This record gives sequence, C-alpha cells and structure tokens, in this order.
Amino acid sequence: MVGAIQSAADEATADLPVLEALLKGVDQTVFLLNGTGEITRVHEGTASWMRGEKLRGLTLFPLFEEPDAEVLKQAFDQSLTAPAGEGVQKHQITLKPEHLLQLHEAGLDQQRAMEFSFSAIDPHHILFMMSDISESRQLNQKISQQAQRDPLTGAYNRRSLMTILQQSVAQALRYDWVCSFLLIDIDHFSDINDKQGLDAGDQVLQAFVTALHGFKRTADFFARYSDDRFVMFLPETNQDQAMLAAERVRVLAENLEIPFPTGDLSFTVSIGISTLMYPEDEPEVMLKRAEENLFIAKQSGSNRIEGEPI
Ligand SMILES: Nc1nc2c(ncn2[C@@H]2O[C@H](COP(=O)(O)OP(=O)(O)OP(=O)(O)O)[C@@H](O)[C@H]2O)c(=O)[nH]1
Repeated sequence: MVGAIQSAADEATADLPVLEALLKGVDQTVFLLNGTGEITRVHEGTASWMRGEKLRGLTLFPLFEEPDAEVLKQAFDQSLTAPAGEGVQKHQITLKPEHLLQLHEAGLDQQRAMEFSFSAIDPHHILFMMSDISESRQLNQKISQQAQRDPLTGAYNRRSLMTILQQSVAQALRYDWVCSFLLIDIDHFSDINDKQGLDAGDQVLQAFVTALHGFKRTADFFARYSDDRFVMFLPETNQDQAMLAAERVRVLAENLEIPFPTGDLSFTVSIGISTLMYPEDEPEVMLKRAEENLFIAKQSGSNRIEGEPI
C-alpha cells in the first residue's frame, strides 16, 4: 500500500482505533473531518503525490474553487443527516493545480479527475473519501472512441454512421428538411492491393480519408461504410447540390497523388447519390438507392457520379 499512515496522535482519531486499523488496508485517499469540516487526519492511500501533513488543520471546502466547494459542502451536510446505512452518493470533480493553490502546495502536480463521497461516523467524525479516476476515464474515452471509429483510417465506422443517420433522417422527415447521401467507392481498389501490396491499399484509404476530412463541411458526417466504401451524409442538401458535392469529391480523388516507395499511388472513385424524397424513406432505404445508383456509375465505366433517376 502506497502512502504513509500518519501517527494516531491526533485526538480526533485517538478514539477511533477501529478506523486506524481499517485504513491500513485502504487504497483510497481518506480525510477524517470534524463536524466543521476541518481536516484532522489524512490517509493518502494510492495518491502518492499527496503530502497529507500540509492539509491537516485546514478546512476542506475552501481548498476547492466554486462551484465544487459548494457541491462538497452540500454533500458533507447531507452525510451528517443521512440515515445510518444509507448508500453513499458519489460525485466527480476535476482538480486543476493552477487553480487550487493549497492542493498544489500539498503535491497536486497535474490535472486529476477524482470521485469523492462523504460518510459520517458520527457528527464529529466524517470521512471524506477520494479515488483518482483519471486513468479509468481516459480508458473509457479511448474504448468509446474505438467503438465508434475505424482503426485504420480513424473515420467513423458503420455503426456510428447508422446511429447518426437514424436520427438525422427522422429529424429531416419531421421538419420537412432535405438531405442527401453520397456513397463513395474506390474504383478497382483490389487492383491496388494486388499490384502494389496491402500497405499501398491502406495508404490510399488513409490519404483519402484525410483529404475528405479537409473537404467536408462541419455539418457533414462522414464514415467508412465497408472495405473501400465511404458514406458522406449531407444535411440540408438537395439532389442538385449533392451532385455538385459529389463531383467535387470525384475530382478530389482523381487529383490525389500519394507518395509510395514504388511510385506515387493514384485512384478514382465512383459515387452513388440518394436524396430524401419519400415519407417512407429510412436510412436503409436511402442507402439501397445510393447503392443502385453507384452500381450504375460503375457499370457506366467508373470514375463517375450517378444521382437519383428523375
Ligand atoms: N489494403 C486494404 N484492403 C482492404 C481493406 N479492407 C478491405 N480491403 C480489400 O478491399 C478490396 C475491395 O474489393 P472490391 O469490393 O472488389 O472493390 P474493387 O476492387 O474496388 O472493385 P470495384 O468496386 O468493382 O471497382 C478487397 O480485396 C478487400 O480485401 C483494408 O483495410 N486495407
């Protein structure tokens, strides 16, 4: 266990030998407070940055800035009146050393996300317990990002696309807005893989995604739909505007030259367009129409765009 247990000299803990014994096995950071919120005892737990002796004798709440200080005070008050055995409510707080002078002096070296709770032993002995959740929060963010993104290109994946499309199409139908999809397919992509190697194919996908990110408007949503297929969702875009956008994407791809050890890589794309037209239009239905239009573009020689039949 990291962190020293301070001597039990403090009067407030002298009458709590059981607490002393319990703290020995606790990783959490635990402050013992008296009824006015003064820190009488600090068990650093795994917060190895903390120098508890700097905090003893201080009142807890002014260590934090508003509104956190007020949240702490309220949670402290609630713990005093909570019926024994009632679950301890947890709160989260972000500690920033540049704003928290006394905590900084007590060793707070970097921004940390903490989860805390209070538990009153009696009206004169209240436990303030803190756990550092910075790492688990970062991990959660990473996991959630990985679940939404294609690992090779960093573009949103098909699952994210479908979630966005469900919401966006339903909204467009309700408010009578227009919207369009571009289904973009790299022409003869398997030839690039076969002739230049999978690494070349990967670089084409990555370079195209980077180029598309630079091209799209903020409101557009763009995702990798399958192997060499991408979908761009264009809100408030009618068929004519979608055709113009598609032509710009086609030219963007045609002009892209990707440096590669065996010679620059180049490629073209074909694009099928679908535009919200019918009350029964759903993302799957619109994607199917875009696929049919893409098929026509491919059949007509590739490096082409095909809109909805008029
Ligand atoms: N390099 C690379 N290749 C991939 C990846 N994912 C899928 N592929 C390959 O992409 C190829 C897609 O082939 P097809 O769907 O036939 O597409 P195509 O060769 O462009 O054919 P057309 O669309 O008819 O022009 C397959 O050979 C897959 O193995 C990837 O992440 N990286």
